[in-house]
Amino acid sequence: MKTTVSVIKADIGSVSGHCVAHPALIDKCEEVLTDAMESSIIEDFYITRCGDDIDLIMTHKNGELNEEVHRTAYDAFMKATEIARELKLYGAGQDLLSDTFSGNIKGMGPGVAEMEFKERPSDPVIVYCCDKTEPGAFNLPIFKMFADPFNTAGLVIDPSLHDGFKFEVYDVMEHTKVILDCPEEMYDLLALIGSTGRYVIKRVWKKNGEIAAAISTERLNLMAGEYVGKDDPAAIVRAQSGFPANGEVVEPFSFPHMVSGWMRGSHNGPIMPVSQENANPIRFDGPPRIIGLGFQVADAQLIGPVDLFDDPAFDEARKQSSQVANYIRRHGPFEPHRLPSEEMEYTSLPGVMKKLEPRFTKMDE
Ligand SMILES: O=P(O)(O)OC[C@H]1O[C@](O)(COP(=O)(O)O)[C@@H](O)[C@@H]1O
Ligand SMILES: [Mg+2]
Repeated sequence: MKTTVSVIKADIGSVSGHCVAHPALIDKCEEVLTDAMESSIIEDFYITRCGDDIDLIMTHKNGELNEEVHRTAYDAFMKATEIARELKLYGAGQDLLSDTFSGNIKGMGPGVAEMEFKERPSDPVIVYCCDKTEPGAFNLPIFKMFADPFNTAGLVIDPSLHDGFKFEVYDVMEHTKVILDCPEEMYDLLALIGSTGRYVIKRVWKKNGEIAAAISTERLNLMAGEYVGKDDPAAIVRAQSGFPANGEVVEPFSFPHMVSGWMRGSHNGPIMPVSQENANPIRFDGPPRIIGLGFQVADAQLIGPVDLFDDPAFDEARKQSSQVANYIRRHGPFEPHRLPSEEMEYTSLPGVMKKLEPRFTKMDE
C-alpha cells in the first residue's frame, strides 16, 4: 500500500496586514482535519504557517488529486475564512477563488504539492513552506539538491545517486511541460529554469521513476487574472538512502538567493531561512521567508517535525539576507529591486499605467 503526502496551502486572512495567519484560523483547520482523520479520509496531519499562509501537511492512502482529501482542505480553509471575516482579518478568504468545491482543489486558489510513494524501511521527508515569493523560488535550491555536485556530495560519491535525476519543468505561461535528464541535459535544464517567473520545476524523480520532490506551481495571479497576492509555494522533498541526505537538502538555503515577491509581489529580494517562530515577514513585508520541517513518514504517520532552520548554522544566511535586503532596498522603485515590466503585468501597476496612457504622444523623429 502506498502513502501519499499532500501539502495544501492558502492565505485566508492575517494580522496585521499580510503578516501572520491568526492562531484561531489554525485551530479551525485543526478541527476539520481531526474530523477527517476520524473518518479515515486522512491518516495524520501537521499544520504550520509561514507568514500569512497556512500549510496543511497531510498523509493518507488515497493517492494524488483525491477528491475527499482536497475537499477536506478546502472545507478547512472555508470554515477558517468565516472566522477571518468575523475578526476582520486582513485579506479574509483571499486565496479562495470559488465558493463551491468541484473535483479537486487545483485552479481554485490554494497551492498543492503532493507525492505518492511506497514507504522505504525508513523514510525521511522534508516539507518547505514559503511566504512572499513565487514557485520559481524553488528552482535554484531544487536544482542544487538534485544536480549540483558542489551542493550534494552524494551525486559524486554515492553509487545510488550517481546516475542523477529527472526534472519535470512547467511552462506556466504556455501550460506545457517537459522532462529533462540530469546530468545529461543539465545545460538545457538551466536554460529554462533560470527564468523563474515562467519555467518552474514541478517534480523530480530518480532515473528509475521513484518520486524525489514535488513543488506547488500554482500562479495565483494567472488564475485570478488580477493581483491577489503572491503564490507563496510549498515543496516536499524525500531524503537519504538514494536521495540527497538531510543536510544536502537544506544546504542550498545557506545561500539566501534572490527571489521575486516581497512587497506587493513586485520586488526581488533575498529569501531568508527561518524557524517556524520567526516566519513573520515584517520588514517591507519580508524579506521573503522559508521554513523547513523534517519528518519521518512511518506507516502514513508523521513523526516529528524538526524545525530545520532553527539552527545557529543558518545565522550567517539570515545575516547575509539582511545585508542584501539593505543593499537592494536602496534602489527603491528601480529595477532590479522592482520586478521587470513583463512581471509587473501581474501586479497592481497596470492600473497606474492605464491612467497615463492617454497622455502619451508620438515622439518627434
Ligand atoms: O494593501 P493591499 O491592497 O492588500 O496589497 C498589498 C499587499 O500585497 C502583498 O504583496 C500580499 O502578500 P501575500 O501574497 O503574502 O498575501 C503584501 O506585500 C502587500 O502588503
Ligand atoms: Mg502570503
